[in-house]
Amino acid sequence: MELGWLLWGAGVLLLLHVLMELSPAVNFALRIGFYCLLCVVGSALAAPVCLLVNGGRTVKNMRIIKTVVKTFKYFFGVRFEVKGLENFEIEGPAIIVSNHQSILDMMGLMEVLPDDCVQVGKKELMYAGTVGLIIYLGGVIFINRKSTTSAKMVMAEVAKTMAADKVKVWVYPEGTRNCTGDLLPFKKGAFHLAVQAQVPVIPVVYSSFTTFYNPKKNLFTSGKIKVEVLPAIETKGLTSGDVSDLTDRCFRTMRETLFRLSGCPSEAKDSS
Ligand SMILES: CCCCCCCCCCCCCCC(=O)SCCNC(=O)CCNC(=O)[C@H](O)C(C)(C)COP(=O)(O)OP(=O)(O)OC[C@H]1O[C@@H](n2cnc3c(N)ncnc32)[C@H](O)[C@@H]1OP(=O)(O)O
Ligand SMILES: CCCCCCCC/C=C\CCCCCCCC(=O)OC[C@@H](O)COP(=O)(O)O
Repeated sequence: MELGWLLWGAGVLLLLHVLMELSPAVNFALRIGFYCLLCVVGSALAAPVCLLVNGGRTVKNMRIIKTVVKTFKYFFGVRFEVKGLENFEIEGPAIIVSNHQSILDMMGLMEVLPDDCVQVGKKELMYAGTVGLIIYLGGVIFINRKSTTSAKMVMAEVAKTMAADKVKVWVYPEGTRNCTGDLLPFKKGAFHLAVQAQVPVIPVVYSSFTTFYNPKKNLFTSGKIKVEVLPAIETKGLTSGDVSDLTDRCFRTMRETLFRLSGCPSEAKDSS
């Protein structure tokens, strides 16, 4: 009986191996599926720990979530090379902005996430089962991207409370995932928030994933991600009239850094 089960198990594993070798699409789907499974199982394990240790929804839970997510990279052979972490050593609140390429970004986020830092996320994530629960418990600020008025109201409330709560807020200013090796134009919410709260903006740039991860080509292998935390940009004294300039300045700095970290030839920068 046991031998029968063993043979079945071995057969299934062999079949998966052959399918993965034969079909990049199957390989990609299995690896992404496994990543999602890790997120679901990791969240289910972390949620009770968060509730027992911290009692409910609080940014302190991010430490627990970070500990869990930081183990994921070993399953996929993803390595991080991080520079500039000292630029996070700012007393009190700040807005952190970074590029957003994929759901895999959660590994890069947790690799460098400073203490007392919450993220701004789309409200749909709240309904992603155990992942939604853990994101809620971690204190993520949910916005409705379908309603500019509602999103702006939430951000304005955050601007009022972030100084008192002494939290840093992590925003993906592209507003959606983009795995093209370039940046999408930045939305201005993060920069309005920084100016309204009169707190610095800290840009964080992750090198392009395209050499090892590309959903259009069913590519997902091991790879190295370079991360650079850039020096803070002060906003003291800036007003709403300066938001566009601040946004452009961050965009240009981050785009240059993205190309440099990704080893992108200079023609690519000039062509778009
Ligand atoms: C085991 C573990 C499992 C895993 C656990 C992981 C845990 C961590 C979870 C992390 C979650 C991460 C989730 C990531 C995301 O969901 S990214 C998507 C959501 N985020 C964003 O969209 C942020 C960026 N977007 C913005 O900042 C937008 O500006 C927004 C505020 C959302 C509004 O967008 P939109 O409706 O598209 O409007 P515009 O951007 O076009 O703006 C319209 C005009 O309004 C002005 N504006 C914008 N914001 C403000 C503001 N706060 N105050 C005043 N005015 C504002 C803006 O300038 C435009 O006017 P002008 O054109 O400039 O005149
Ligand atoms: C009962 C319902 C059950 C639902 C189960 C859903 C299970 C989901 C499982 C794994 C998902 C892992 C996701 C990790 C968190 C990723 C955060 C993220 O990267 O969100 C994308 C968002 O920034 C932008 O979204 P779009 O690019 O605009 O789209």
